[in-house]
Amino acid sequence: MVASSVLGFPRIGANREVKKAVEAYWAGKISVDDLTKAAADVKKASWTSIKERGVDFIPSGEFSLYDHVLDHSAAFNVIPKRYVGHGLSPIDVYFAMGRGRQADGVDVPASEMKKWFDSNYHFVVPEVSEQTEFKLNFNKAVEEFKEAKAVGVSTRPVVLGPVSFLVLSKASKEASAGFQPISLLPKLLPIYKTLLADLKAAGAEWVQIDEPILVLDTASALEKQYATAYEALSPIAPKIMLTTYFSRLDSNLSFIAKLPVAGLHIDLDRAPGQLDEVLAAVKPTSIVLSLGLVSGRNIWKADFAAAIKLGQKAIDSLGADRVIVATSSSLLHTPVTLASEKKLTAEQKDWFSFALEKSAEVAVIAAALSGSQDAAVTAALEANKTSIAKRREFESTSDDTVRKRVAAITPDQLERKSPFAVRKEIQAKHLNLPKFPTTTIGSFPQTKEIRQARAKLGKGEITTEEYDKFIEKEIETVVRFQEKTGLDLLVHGEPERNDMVQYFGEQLNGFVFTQNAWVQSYGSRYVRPPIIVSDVSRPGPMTVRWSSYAQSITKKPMKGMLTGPVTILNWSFPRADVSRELQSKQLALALRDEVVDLEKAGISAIQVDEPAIREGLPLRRSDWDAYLKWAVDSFKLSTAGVTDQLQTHSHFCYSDFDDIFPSIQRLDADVISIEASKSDMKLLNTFKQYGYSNQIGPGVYDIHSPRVPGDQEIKDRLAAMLAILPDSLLFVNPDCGLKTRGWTETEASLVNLVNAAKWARQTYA
Ligand code: MET
Ligand SMILES: [Zn+2]
Repeated sequence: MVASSVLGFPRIGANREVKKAVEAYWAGKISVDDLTKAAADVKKASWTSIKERGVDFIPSGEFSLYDHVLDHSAAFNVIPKRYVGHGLSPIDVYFAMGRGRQADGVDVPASEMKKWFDSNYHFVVPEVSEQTEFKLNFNKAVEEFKEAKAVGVSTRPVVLGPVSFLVLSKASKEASAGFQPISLLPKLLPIYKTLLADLKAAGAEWVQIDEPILVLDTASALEKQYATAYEALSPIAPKIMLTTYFSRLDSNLSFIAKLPVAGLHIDLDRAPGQLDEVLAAVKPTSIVLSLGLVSGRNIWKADFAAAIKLGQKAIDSLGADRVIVATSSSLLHTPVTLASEKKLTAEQKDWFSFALEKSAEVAVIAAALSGSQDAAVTAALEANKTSIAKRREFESTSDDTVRKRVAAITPDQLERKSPFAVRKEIQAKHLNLPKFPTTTIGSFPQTKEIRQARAKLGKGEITTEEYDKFIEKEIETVVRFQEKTGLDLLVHGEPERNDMVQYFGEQLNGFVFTQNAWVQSYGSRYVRPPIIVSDVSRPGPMTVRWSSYAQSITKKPMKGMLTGPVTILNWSFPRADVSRELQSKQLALALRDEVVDLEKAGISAIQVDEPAIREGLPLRRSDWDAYLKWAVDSFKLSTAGVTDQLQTHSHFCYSDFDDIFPSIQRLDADVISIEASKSDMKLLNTFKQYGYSNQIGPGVYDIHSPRVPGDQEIKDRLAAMLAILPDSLLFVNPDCGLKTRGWTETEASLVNLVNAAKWARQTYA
């Protein structure tokens, strides 16, 4: 018998119950007990519905009110000092670590968050040092195992493994120089021993231990640590399903296969090519192999025939009892259920599977592989065959014009007419900007009024004409404000955009949108990524009307504002039938036309934002070059269709450029703006070291907080920047868009920013 398994489930609840309860708790509207109850209801619903779909291994313990890594930190007593001693309850300490706390005289910032591997989920980074005293404050794995049992569901608890936990941690401020979190492994293992022994005593037969670090190149240096950890844990733990996801094991496989574990899970959605190697490595052992056949990262229906083929191969090698059919990763990265989508057409719905539908998929594939003759299974196999065939048929009606256009891309289309040095002169004359030009990253405060107007338009309470008038008035306010404040290169403020990706997706062919397909980004923040379903093209201009309106009411130059091809792709659910490269190039061509149209309409600077280019980096270094090649080419394709006098800008919300620097240089944007306010000035040395030669605006203040940067503070930053960067290259700007800010702090901050630029012009004349 082939068993089936789900590795983890979305936490939000089918109707966003958990998000609402968490936010209500923060607002002081409900008690801890109410919150616990809301969470318990959602967990119970998840467990029972996964069970009803016939899944054998059902996850528990991976649920979280904020973040599962934070749950481990709280449980292991990895609580930075700044959160202790304020008299907060444990749950409030927990939330303070996640999101900071500013109330009743307590003022502590949030812990650092980082992207969870190559996903758009963020985890809260644990902080450890030599002084860290691990202690098991509570055993969430046991508690939730019992909680599930009490509602009639027997689960396989999920725990983040000790090596991954430490590798994902950072050295706290108290740590001495050179301290490596992984050195704490001997101190941490006793905690895991207790945790796992308790789990076994509670009756858990298996435990899923996630060690996602095993798919990284860096894991090859951790062979010893892995051996130590699992030799210590396996004798006392339930049977261990060592779980990896998001990439392939590669050379790490040789030591992984020797670990004393009962099972190994591999991701065959991301890395189907590793199956043969893994089979060969585990065959001589008694390891049960869990095959991640149903994608935990995308929303397309699994192709049962293809999955069964891989499954059969594993069975032929290991026997059915040593094979499990599973989701490729936790389903945390997918929405809860298709049943909530009322606006998708029947045809579209037939293409997709969300978490609940995926749970049914693993069960059916496992049943089919077990040779089930059950009528329901046969029917499900037939239905899947039809759906997959229909989707293929739809794909074949792809847009020939777009495909041909991509195939005909020539290298010269990627290059500007003249090199930067020549363009810079021409642009200087044309734009006539002062030294140290001031500008912003695009968006201005998205006020309640703006959101209300959009909602009213959606409900038909106001007409398009009324809405458009409203947006024009907003733009005018933003333009007049910038003129009054003395900014040099203006923006229109992006009031018309609901979201920087959705706004473009809605105007392009090839996208569909959901009503309820929320995916966790961090804490209680969820996003609803658009889905790319077919070839992408642009039926008409998307932003020209707003940018040219903005330009028409001012003499100062107006910067056009677009989201880049790689960012649109990375923040959407991509198609699975064609490569990401093709999708990115199609998006690039659509944006190229927009850029050309903006120039024709009299816009003389255009910013194409690529904040997601870095997070799209593959997990394995050997895959980087191929990705960076098409990602950079896509950006260039979208921006290079203009004359020399058009100044192109690009924006990145991070500061980690060390390892992708040559690619940033190769973008050949005339100006880039980057996050630099939080990360001291170290990063600028990278730019100096590589000899970055185009213009650059390192953010002079952090827009993620309402705090107003002082005048002197900005001057000091500029001085520090000018100690490193040539003064002819420096732009002065905040470190990201202002859409999440209020007007009061925006106004005060930008006044100080303009003052500081004026000071710099005098000082560095
Ligand atoms: C996440 S990057 C945001 C860039 C965009 N132009 C804005 O200002 O909002
Ligand atoms: Zn940004």
